[in-house]
Amino acid sequence: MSATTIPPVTAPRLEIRNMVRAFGGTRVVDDVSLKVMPGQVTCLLGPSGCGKSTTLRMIAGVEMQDSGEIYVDGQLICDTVFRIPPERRHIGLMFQDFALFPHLTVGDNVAFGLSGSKAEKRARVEELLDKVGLRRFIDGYPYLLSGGEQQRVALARALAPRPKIMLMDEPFSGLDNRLRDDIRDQTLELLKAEDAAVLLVTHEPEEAMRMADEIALMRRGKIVQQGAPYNIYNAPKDRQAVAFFSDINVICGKVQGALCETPFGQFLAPGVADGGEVDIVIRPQHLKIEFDRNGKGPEPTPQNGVAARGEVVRARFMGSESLVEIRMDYDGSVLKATVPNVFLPQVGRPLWLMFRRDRCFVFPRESA
Ligand SMILES: Nc1ncnc2c1ncn2[C@@H]1O[C@H](COP(=O)(O)OP(=O)(O)OP(=O)(O)O)[C@@H](O)[C@H]1O
Repeated sequence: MSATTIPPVTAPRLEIRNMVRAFGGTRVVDDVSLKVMPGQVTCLLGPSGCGKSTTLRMIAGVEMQDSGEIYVDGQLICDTVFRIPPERRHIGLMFQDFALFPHLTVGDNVAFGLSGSKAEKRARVEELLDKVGLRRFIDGYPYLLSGGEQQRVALARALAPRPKIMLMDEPFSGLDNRLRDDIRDQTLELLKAEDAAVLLVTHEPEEAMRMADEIALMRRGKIVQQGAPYNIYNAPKDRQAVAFFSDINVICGKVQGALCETPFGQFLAPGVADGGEVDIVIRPQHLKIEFDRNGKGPEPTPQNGVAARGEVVRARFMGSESLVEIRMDYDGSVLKATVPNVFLPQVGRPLWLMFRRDRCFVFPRESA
C-alpha cells in the first residue's frame, strides 16, 4: 500500500478571531476576523473612524480587546485572559507619525531594536540601508534627510529585527503624491523580500489597490468584504463598496418578475420580490456615449441595452480622460461619463447614453 503524502498546511502568520472593542457602549471594532499569510500584504481599507487603527492597536498589544483572540503562526498570543506583551510579539510597527529619534544617527536608529554583537548589528543595518538606498547616510542625522528618506529609514528600522508581522497605519500619508508612489513600490519590494505578513491600514482605495494582495473592506467596525483587489473592484458587495473606489451613477427602479424596467431597457434583478426597489449602479467609465443622429440614438444591443437621450451640462478635461456630465431627458438627473483622452462636447449638445450590461451592478435598494 502506498503512503499518501499530505501537503503541509501553512498556518496563517497572523490570525485574529472575533475581535471586539467598544468605547462608551459603541462597538468600534465589531466581530472582526482576519488572516494574513507570510509574505502577503492585506490592506484594511475603510473610511475614517471605521475602526481600522483600533484593530491594528489591539494586534500590536497597545490596546486590549473586549473579546476575541490573536494568533501568530497558529499560537495564541492574546485573548481576554492570556496576553503576551507588545515587545515579545515579533511585530514591527510603522505609522505616519512614527518619527525617527533625532539624537541618534540613521544607523543607530535602524539598530535600535536589534540584539546581537556589534558586528552583527552593523551588518544588518548596512544590509537594510542598502536595500532602501540610504547607506551613505548611515552616520548622518535624521534632520539631513527628506520626508521620503526618513520614511525609508523608519521602514528599515521596523524591519531590522526581522518581525514576523508588520503593522502599518497610513504610513505614506505624510508624503507628497509623486514621492509616495515610488516609496510605496520600494516598500512593497522590501516587505516581500523580508517575507513578513503585512497588515496595512489605509483610507485610500488607490493605495490599497497598489499595495494589497488582499483587501479587507471595513465599515462601521465590521469587515464587509474581503478578497483580491480585482474581485473587490469588479464584484463589489453593495452600492457603498462600488462608491468607495470611484464615482458612481445610480438608476433606481422597481422589480416585476425579476426584471427592472428603466429608460435604458430591462435589467435582470434575480431574487428581488415583485415591487422591490433596486439601485442599478455603474461607474462613469462604463457609460457609453453615442452621438445624436437627427434626433435619434443608436439601436438597442444586447450588450449595451437601450440608449437614453440627454444634454451636456459640463465637460472637463482631467488629464488622461475627460469627464462629461449629461442631464437626462427622462427625469432631469445628471449622469457622469468618462472618456479616454480629450472629448469636450459643447454644453447643450444632445448625446445618448448606453449602459454596459456586463459592467453594472444591481443591488436591492438599501434603506437609508
Ligand atoms: N481610546 C478611545 N476612546 C474613545 N473612543 C475611541 C478611542 N479610540 C478610538 N475611538 C473611537 O473609535 C472609532 C474608531 O477609531 P479608529 O481610530 O480605530 O478608526 P480609523 O478607521 O482608524 O479612523 P482614522 O482613519 O480616522 O484613524 C472612532 O470613532 C474613534 O473616535
